[in-house]
Amino acid sequence: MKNSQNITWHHSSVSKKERHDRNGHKSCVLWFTGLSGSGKSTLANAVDYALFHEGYRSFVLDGDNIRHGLNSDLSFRPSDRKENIRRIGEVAKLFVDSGLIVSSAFISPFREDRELVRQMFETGEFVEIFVNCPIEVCENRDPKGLYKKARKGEIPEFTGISSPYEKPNLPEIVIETDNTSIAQSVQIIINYLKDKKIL
Ligand SMILES: Nc1ncnc2c1ncn2[C@@H]1O[C@H](COP(=O)(O)OS(=O)(=O)O)[C@@H](OP(=O)(O)O)[C@H]1O
Ligand SMILES: Nc1ncnc2c1ncn2[C@@H]1O[C@H](COP(=O)(O)OP(=O)(O)O)[C@@H](O)[C@H]1O
Repeated sequence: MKNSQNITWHHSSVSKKERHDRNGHKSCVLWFTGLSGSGKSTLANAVDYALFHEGYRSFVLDGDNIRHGLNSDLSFRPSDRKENIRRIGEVAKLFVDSGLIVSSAFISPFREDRELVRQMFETGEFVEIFVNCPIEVCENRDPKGLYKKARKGEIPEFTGISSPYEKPNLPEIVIETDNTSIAQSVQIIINYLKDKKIL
């Protein structure tokens, strides 16, 4: 029996639209996906910084941080990565329902798992951003020394080396971080949000 069988959904007395009106902008999740070292955290934080300082309500959910707390029970085997992304999707949805612009930075290597998260949201709320960077460049950056360890066989199932990364088929935004500056990337994303009338 599923746990949800005896549980009743409580509707919020304040609507999302009322929260948007109070904030002066809509909410959404900016779902950054890409290899380790591609620039997800850097861009998620840079966009959050820009939004915050322009007076918008925003927040960052970051892979390493969530895996220290909420998802500290999960490994990097495919079934655990799936559960990792499912839980983060649910958390992101709560933040979006609360009226925030959420920047999430998780490898989220499997297309199917990202699509399941997309389906949790209303049309237009899930903005998939493919942080596209050749693995050679990521490996050269190696900001945490993980590729070096993975090449030595010290990290099993490392994305891009011994575990797959499935590129998005139709992401809303693609950023090539090997030839786009951080400032340019932030501008591309802010322009998208303005174009879609989220801001
Ligand atoms: N095996 C393996 N493969 C990939 N990454 C690994 C692994 N082990 C540890 N790390 C570190 O964990 C970060 C990725 O966590 P995520 O929650 O984003 O991964 S996933 O979406 O569940 O695939 C990832 O962070 P980023 O480098 O910021 O992507 C790594 O620092
Ligand atoms: N154009 C760029 N966009 C994003 N990151 C860049 C760029 N150029 C260099 N970098 C560097 O690449 C690294 C990316 O690391 P990080 O943001 O932690 O990636 P991820 O979260 O995808 O693992 C950082 O050290 C960042 O300064």
